[in-house]
Amino acid sequence: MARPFRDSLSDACAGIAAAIRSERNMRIHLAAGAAACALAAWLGIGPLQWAALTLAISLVLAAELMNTAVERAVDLASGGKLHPLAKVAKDAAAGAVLVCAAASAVIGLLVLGPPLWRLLAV
Ligand SMILES: Nc1ncnc2c1ncn2[C@@H]1O[C@H](COP(=O)(O)OP(=O)(O)OP(=O)(O)O)[C@@H](O)[C@H]1O
Repeated sequence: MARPFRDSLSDACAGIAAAIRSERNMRIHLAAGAAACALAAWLGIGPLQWAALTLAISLVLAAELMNTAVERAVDLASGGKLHPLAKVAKDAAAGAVLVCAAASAVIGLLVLGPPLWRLLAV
């Protein structure tokens, strides 16, 4: 029988909380996202720009959560022993975070750069 939706939601929130507690990079991404949101609110960007920013921030956080999941699963499967396949899996997961973070940085620059420039140029 399917579990109640609120149990699934609670487990998902517990997974996010555990990743925030254990992963320094997750906390860095969260802080960067919060800073971008504060700057966006100060600049008064429009709804479409907010949509792009929200997607960009969510993409990085979701990638970091998947990276954490891969790390834990690989650690479990490898039993703490070094293995070339464990390295490939972890490096690929870390690479996915890097790709998302780079794309998000570009989106952040495109969304926040022009209004910030206009404000500072006045
Ligand atoms: N079992 C293993 N076998 C081989 N290489 C490994 C193994 N575990 C980790 N590594 C290597 O060490 C790197 C760091 O792995 P670790 O599990 O410490 O992640 P982390 O320091 O939390 O990394 P991230 O900064 O991506 O969150 C991996 O990307 C991989 O290159």
